[in-house]
Amino acid sequence: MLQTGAIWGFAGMTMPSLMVVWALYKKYVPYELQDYLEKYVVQIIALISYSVHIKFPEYSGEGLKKSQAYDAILNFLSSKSTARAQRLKASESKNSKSLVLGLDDHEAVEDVFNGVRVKWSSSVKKGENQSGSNERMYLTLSFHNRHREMITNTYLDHVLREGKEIGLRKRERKLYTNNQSNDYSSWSKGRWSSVPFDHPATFETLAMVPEKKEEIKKDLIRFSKAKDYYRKVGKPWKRGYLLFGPPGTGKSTMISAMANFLDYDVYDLELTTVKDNSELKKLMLETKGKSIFVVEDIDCSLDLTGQRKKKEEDDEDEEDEEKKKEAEKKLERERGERESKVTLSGLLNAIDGLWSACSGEKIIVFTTNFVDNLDPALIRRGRMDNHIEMSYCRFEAFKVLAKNYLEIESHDLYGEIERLVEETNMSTADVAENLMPKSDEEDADICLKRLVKSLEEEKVKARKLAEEELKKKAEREMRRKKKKAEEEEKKKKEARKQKKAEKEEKEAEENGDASHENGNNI
Ligand SMILES: Nc1ncnc2c1ncn2[C@@H]1O[C@H](COP(=O)(O)OP(=O)(O)OP(=O)(O)O)[C@@H](O)[C@H]1O
Ligand SMILES: [Mg+2]
Repeated sequence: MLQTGAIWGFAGMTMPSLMVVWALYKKYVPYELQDYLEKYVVQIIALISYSVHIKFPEYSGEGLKKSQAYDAILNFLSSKSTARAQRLKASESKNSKSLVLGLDDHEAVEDVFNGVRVKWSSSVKKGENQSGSNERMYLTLSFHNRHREMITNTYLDHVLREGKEIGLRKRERKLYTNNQSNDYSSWSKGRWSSVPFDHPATFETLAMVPEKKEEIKKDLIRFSKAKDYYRKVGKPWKRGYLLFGPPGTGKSTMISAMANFLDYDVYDLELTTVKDNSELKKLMLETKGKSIFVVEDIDCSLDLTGQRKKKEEDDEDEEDEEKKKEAEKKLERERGERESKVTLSGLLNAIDGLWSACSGEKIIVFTTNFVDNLDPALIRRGRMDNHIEMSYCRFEAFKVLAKNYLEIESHDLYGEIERLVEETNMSTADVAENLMPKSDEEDADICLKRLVKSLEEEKVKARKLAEEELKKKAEREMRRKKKKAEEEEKKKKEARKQKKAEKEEKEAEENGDASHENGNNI
């Protein structure tokens, strides 16, 4: 060990002179001869030092595709290079937010794994082909022959795994949306388009009951760390969430918070633009791991409500029936315009396909305003494992909003607000809007007073609405009773009529018989 250290120390001292020789060699010795010489020099060095070298080119394969292993190794080495290498190369990351430092060309860095010392060095090879000169980058791993088995079996796995994880953490996260089915038939675009995902929502800013929030966070953490557990119980590493609740209660915000919490990409599927079931399946299968697959307002995207509607209709009176039919016709027209032929069974199949065919962890989220309208098959556990209700803003949620928007944790108006939010159904979005200062002059006091006023107005409105609803219900009930009484009266009338007719018929028959007998007697 001491000997190796001494050799490398010596190499460090003579590095500048070696570099000059290297530069001269690269400049004046022809490429073909360089290749030839390097091959033999490497072989001679290997013979003397018993060292083994593994080369990882930047581009490999027939079409010279960028090697994923090369990228993973670069990621793995980047922190070690920053800490230990003398010459670094800086490049801009894709999102231009920071510089990425890596090994410079012809630079080396050491790594120690399980007590074994290895060396990584980077090299660049200049070459010429018909399309001009080009540069090819390589990374070379060198280690002593006696560690060959451990390095090739364990160390390389470790490097690639770690490198991939670093790459995922560093990557710019994306929000994918599906292209119109007709668009990608031209092959110019893929099935998905993406933009950088940069939503600021987090669980800290999400307004909901803290215990519920903690529960969801724990569930997500348990899921993201449960690779081995899922494998052990024979389940694909996926989890489904159903978020339901009235508009503006934070369902979409929750999805962004989840993505930020887990560091996942988001695939936002617009189901109405998907041509048919087979397109849907292909779209789902083209998603990558570490992502959240979202279908918003699932009840509006598909006709999942047929059976239930029928049942409800039976209970309604004629007037409501007409309204419903009109609404259905409208929905039908809209669906026709969208030309989507995705069916419920298609969606179920696609989800099950996604569950079984895609590698990597994945979360699927459906949101809806009307959970009762969804088909039970769609939301059964196993498909949608966790059902989360996002309710109207209550006091606990209000406190989170007040802290976020006004940076306060208590106020004289809190008591009144607590009473009002518990009595009123105001969406979190509306409460947040009231709390947001509209100018620099507006302080917490003004914003809270505005909220109190809105809540009171909302309460009056809700009371009026409830009264109207009661009145309507009573009127409906009256109409129903009247109709029933009329129908019964009609039935009775008809029965009486029928009876009378039967009586008359009988009498006529009897009269007829009597006159016949009289005739015979004559
Ligand atoms: N629970 C919440 N916590 C923090 N902000 C919220 C919450 N709910 C709503 N908001 C605010 O209201 C806005 C609208 O909320 P969001 O889009 O998440 O509602 P939604 O439940 O998805 O509504 P819809 O059913 O109409 O899609 C958000 O941009 C956010 O500012
Ligand atoms: Mg939403």
